[in-house]
Amino acid sequence: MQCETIAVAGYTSMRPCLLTIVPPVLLGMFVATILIRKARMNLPPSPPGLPIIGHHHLLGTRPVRSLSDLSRRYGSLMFLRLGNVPVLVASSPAAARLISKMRSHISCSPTIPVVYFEREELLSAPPGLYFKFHHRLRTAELFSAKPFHFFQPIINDEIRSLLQVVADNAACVHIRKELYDATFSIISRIAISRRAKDLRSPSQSDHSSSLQNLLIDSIDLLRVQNIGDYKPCLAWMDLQGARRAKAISTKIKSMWQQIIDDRRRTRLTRGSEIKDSDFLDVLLTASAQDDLQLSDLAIKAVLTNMFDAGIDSSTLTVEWAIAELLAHPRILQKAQQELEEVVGAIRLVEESDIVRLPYLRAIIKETMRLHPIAPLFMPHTVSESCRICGYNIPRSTVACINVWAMGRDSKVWKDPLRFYPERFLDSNMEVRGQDFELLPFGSARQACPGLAFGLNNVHLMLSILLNAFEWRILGEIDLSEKVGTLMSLKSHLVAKATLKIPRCVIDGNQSA
Ligand code: HEM
Repeated sequence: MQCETIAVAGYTSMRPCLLTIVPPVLLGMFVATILIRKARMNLPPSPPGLPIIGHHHLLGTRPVRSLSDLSRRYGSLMFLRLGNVPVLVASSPAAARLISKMRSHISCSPTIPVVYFEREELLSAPPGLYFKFHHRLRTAELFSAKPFHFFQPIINDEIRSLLQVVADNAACVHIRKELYDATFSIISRIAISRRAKDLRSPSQSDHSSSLQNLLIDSIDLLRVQNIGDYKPCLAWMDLQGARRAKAISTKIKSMWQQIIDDRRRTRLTRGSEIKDSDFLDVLLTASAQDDLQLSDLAIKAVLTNMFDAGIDSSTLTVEWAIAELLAHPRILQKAQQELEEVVGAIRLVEESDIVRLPYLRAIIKETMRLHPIAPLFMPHTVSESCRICGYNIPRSTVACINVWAMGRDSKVWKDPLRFYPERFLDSNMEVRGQDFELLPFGSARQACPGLAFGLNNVHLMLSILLNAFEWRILGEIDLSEKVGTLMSLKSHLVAKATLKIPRCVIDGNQSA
């Protein structure tokens, strides 16, 4: 009994001692194991993470800004773990160059698939062919910069309609909505030779009456960041709406199939001397070429991608530019003065005028520097392990380039937060992917295939709107950002427009 008591007493006196020693020892062993593993793995620098969630908690509600702050402490090439997913973030021109080089040399696939297409459906071709296809797109007659006049009548026509809508609703213009409708129409006519209003007209068959709505829904889904991508264990919660995306995907695929089948029939009747007249024609010609062998599924994915990637990007860029101009009346006035001198009030701006509008081009560059619509680009997953700058990059790492941070880096830009287009007037810096300080379209082989078209569009839309109207903000100007996969103004811009050229000019009836 006594013995028992001593034993119990002994145990009791040992317990606090063990309780204080064991957890720190275990924690120390855990940290040491991680550090040793990390040292062996030789990964780029990274902040301390937590078990299971990794660095997810460090991202907060504004991930792009948090990544930018972290990179100031841990370097411009930084390694993170978001849940199970290894992520490499570049935040300086030099680091961006390294990642671009890596993306060009080893196969990478977009991390965010066109939401409703499985990744393997995106292009059912091996990565080499994916690059080949992109190269073909960029050099295709329809997409290269040179024969751009091919599309110009369509673009002019739709921009004229945009001006008429603005003039008719001048007291209160919902800028994003009007730009969005115009861009949708342009892309839809270029892609499949149909107007947006034909895609939703009740007189059309059911499939075309809702294709526009489905594409709009699909773009909405792209705007949301999907937590399931980074924490697969939470994917079941379906926070992004993957189930809804799947349903939309099925409908979109069947609608595209009808459009593709119709076109194949028309092409047969057109005979062997077919000249590609729109983007679908380019894709169908490519699908018939032995070296590409695009499946129908790939054609559908590429068409959807074109709508998703092309519409928001141009719309949001022009909306940002107008918002900055309304916040900076001196710059707005200077841009309008340039337009008055080069174009005047008796005609609309034409594509050929853009080269003579250096200040307007500087405004677009400055907008893209401060407000890149894809602030982390399209993250790509590295398919094999590799080395960058002496660091090991494991297979399946998601590689991102934080262009938002690069545009605001005081080591790169003087007074980086100031909207100051003049900084580009005496500079040769371009946005086409050669200058890594300014990369709104990406670079190298994975850069935006719609670059020439998108750039032309944003220049033309902005210049025509500035030359045709005086603009005044309704309410307070709010330049806060809303970040998803794309970065937009948090509040849609609403402004009052006053026509400053004769109405007959925008109606296309100068003699009236
Ligand atoms: C101001 C306009 C635009 C901007 C700023 C822009 C920017 C971008 C960026 C940053 C990327 C990702 C590049 C990367 O990850 O390296 C991208 C991809 C893409 N863009 Fe654009 N873009 C614009 C207009 C357009 C237009 C008008 C189209 C088509 C009509 C288009 C089609 C695409 C496509 C299909 C991709 C995906 C490429 C892929 O799958 O890897 N873009 N764009």
